[in-house]
Amino acid sequence: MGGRVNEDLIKERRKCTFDIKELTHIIDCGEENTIKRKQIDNYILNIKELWDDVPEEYLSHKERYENAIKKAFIVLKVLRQLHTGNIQITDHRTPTNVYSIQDGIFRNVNPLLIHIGLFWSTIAAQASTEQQAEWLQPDSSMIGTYVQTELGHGSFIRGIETTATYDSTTDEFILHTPRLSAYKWWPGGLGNTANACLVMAQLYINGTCHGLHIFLAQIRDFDTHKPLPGIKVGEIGPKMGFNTADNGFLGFDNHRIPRTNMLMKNVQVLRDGTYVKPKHDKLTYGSMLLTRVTLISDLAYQLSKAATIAVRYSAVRRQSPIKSNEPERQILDFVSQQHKLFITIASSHVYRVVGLWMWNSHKRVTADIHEGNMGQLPELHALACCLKAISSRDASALVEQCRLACGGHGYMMASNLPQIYAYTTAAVTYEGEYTVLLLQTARYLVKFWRLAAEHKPLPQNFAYFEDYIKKNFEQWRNSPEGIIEGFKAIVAGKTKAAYDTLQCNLRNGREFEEAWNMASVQLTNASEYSTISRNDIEALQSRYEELLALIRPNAVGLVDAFDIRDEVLCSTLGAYDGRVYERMMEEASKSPLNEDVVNESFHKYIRPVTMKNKL
Ligand SMILES: CC/C=C\C/C=C\C/C=C\C/C=C\CCC(=O)SCCNC(=O)CCNC(=O)[C@H](O)C(C)(C)COP(=O)(O)OP(=O)(O)OC[C@H]1O[C@@H](n2cnc3c(N)ncnc32)[C@H](O)[C@@H]1OP(=O)(O)O
Ligand SMILES: Cc1cc2nc3c(=O)[nH]c(=O)nc-3n(C[C@H](O)[C@H](O)[C@H](O)COP(=O)(O)OP(=O)(O)OC[C@H]3O[C@@H](n4cnc5c(N)ncnc54)[C@H](O)[C@@H]3O)c2cc1C
Repeated sequence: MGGRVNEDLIKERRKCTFDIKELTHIIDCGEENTIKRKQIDNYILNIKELWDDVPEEYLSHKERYENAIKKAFIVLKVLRQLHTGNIQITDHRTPTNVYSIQDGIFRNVNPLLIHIGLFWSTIAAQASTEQQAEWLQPDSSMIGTYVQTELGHGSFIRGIETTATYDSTTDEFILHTPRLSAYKWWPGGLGNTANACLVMAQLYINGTCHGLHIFLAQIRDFDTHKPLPGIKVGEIGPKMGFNTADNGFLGFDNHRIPRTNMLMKNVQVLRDGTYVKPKHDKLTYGSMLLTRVTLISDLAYQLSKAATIAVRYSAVRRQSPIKSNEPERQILDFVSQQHKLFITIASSHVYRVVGLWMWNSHKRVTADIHEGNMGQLPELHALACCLKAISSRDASALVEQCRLACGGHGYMMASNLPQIYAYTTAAVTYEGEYTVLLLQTARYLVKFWRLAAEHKPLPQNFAYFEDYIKKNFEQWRNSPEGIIEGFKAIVAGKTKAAYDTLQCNLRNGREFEEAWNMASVQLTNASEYSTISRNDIEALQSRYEELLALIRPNAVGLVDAFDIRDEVLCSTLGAYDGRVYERMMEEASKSPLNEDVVNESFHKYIRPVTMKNKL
């Protein structure tokens, strides 16, 4: 769409007091990454076949998938070309990868997301060198997915019922789905797209269960794509979002795979059925750990999209004067609106920085694990669980806040805010449900509280538990250091309260698991523990309002610095030029209901009723 940029946005950009490009480079971790990102953006966004004539909301469930799969394979080809050209596209240190652009291309989700994001990365992390040499071929026929969750079990994966039984006479595993609740259910791309998958199943050798292990299984013929004998596979139906991802179900009827299809980097089953244990029980859960880490950055990016849309719209939208004799004001001038939006911008930066830090920590800990040192794994797991849970919950709440901040127009699919919300809120559940993950972190904290309570030595990271017990916390100070101290007090107080409840339940004769369940609200909820006083809260509130006023002239600059192209934002409300009403009218004209001046339903159903008395 050509035409002038909205006057209010022009003024906002003039008001900005910082160098927008400099912030973009900081977000990208360096100017060279910005340049690279823009090159990839240009390259991919110029592929004409990736753009729709009809907005995808008007397509049927089947058409939507077919359209997405067409694009997915164009993108896959580009990915392979970029890899061949040695362009690093999978490093989550920066948004310099094609994943962010995919948001624009699919306006939803790539049906190959799990193939790219989980299938290959799990093989790379958990298959032996020989297996990798065989499976990780650039021209591989395998389109895979990650098949873990079952109809009956998602959170409690030890309860998974699919079995892999070793048959030493044929040197094979027999994959089997013993009952309905054991059907695999949910994996992305499983419904129609994948011809292979990584299956999480209980390993049985000579009648002994060795717990969960991962197996590579072909499920469809590479040539005809028909399900192999003994495989029942299909798609699970429409969802709140993710509708281009053909999430599927899968059942095995004594399906045989070679022994060498178990992922054997960390654990092995030998030809004679000997089981060689892993160095750490939970290395099999490594893909979940990695995905939780990468999700933090992805959610930060979703927040930056929502903030960009809502802030630009709020600069363009005028509604009601503040003083009665004045013209109508930009809704961005209302302090309550600033409160809704600026926190989204800030949260995006927070999770971007934390996501990057976690990504680097993951790299470091993985390198240690390769050297046989598992010491840092529990802390990384506890952090990843908590941060994935909190970032997804915050992101979905803030995206929804941005949508509401756009009033009625935010309810339009063409604003793209409903789609961003549907995408973001799914992350609260998948890859470890919110409460379940918080309880994993609580388990870790309680362990160290027990040490503190018993006056045993604590690692440096938990020294503040001891400070709390000795009442060494300083009075609240309104400064970054003071805020960190405040958070430490909250964590210590919360952990103590939960621990005390746990101990009390145990003293009352409860078994540990039951006592844990009874304390679980305290284990997950924030508590009142703080060194902050009522006066401090009032001071903080007025400081906060001062900061809102300080940010106000820079609001548009701050979201421009996210540097998200219109083709990726896909929003009538958030485009760079701010021509909101023109875009809305243009989008409305695409509605199939506007194709005929009089829809045929009028003659069939309306006219016979409305004209009845007049005939
Ligand atoms: C394309 C790129 C861009 C972006 C991102 C990429 C891709 C993803 C994008 C979208 C994703 C879309 C779909 C998502 C796919 C999925 O959802 S896959 C399925 C995910 N499922 C889950 O996450 C299940 C959640 N449940 C669990 O993880 C476990 O059941 C549990 C951890 C809750 C409990 O496990 P248990 O075996 O029962 O363990 P426990 O008895 O509670 O604890 C035992 C000890 O083990 C430690 N531990 C648990 N997990 C880990 C781990 N991952 N790593 C290290 N350690 C772990 C735990 O701390 C306990 O330790 P103790 O010392 O206290 O005993
Ligand atoms: C969009 C989407 C994509 C997905 N993609 C995949 C995929 O590619 N591959 C795959 O294998 N899976 C996938 N999943 C499945 C996903 O990982 C699971 O849905 C998720 O792990 C939650 O498990 P659940 O559905 O069993 O929830 P449940 O565990 O049944 O949760 C229901 C409620 O019970 C509570 N609860 C459960 N256990 C406890 C406990 N111990 N203590 C306290 N409360 C508890 C939860 O907090 C929640 O409130 C996907 C899911 C979605 C929504």
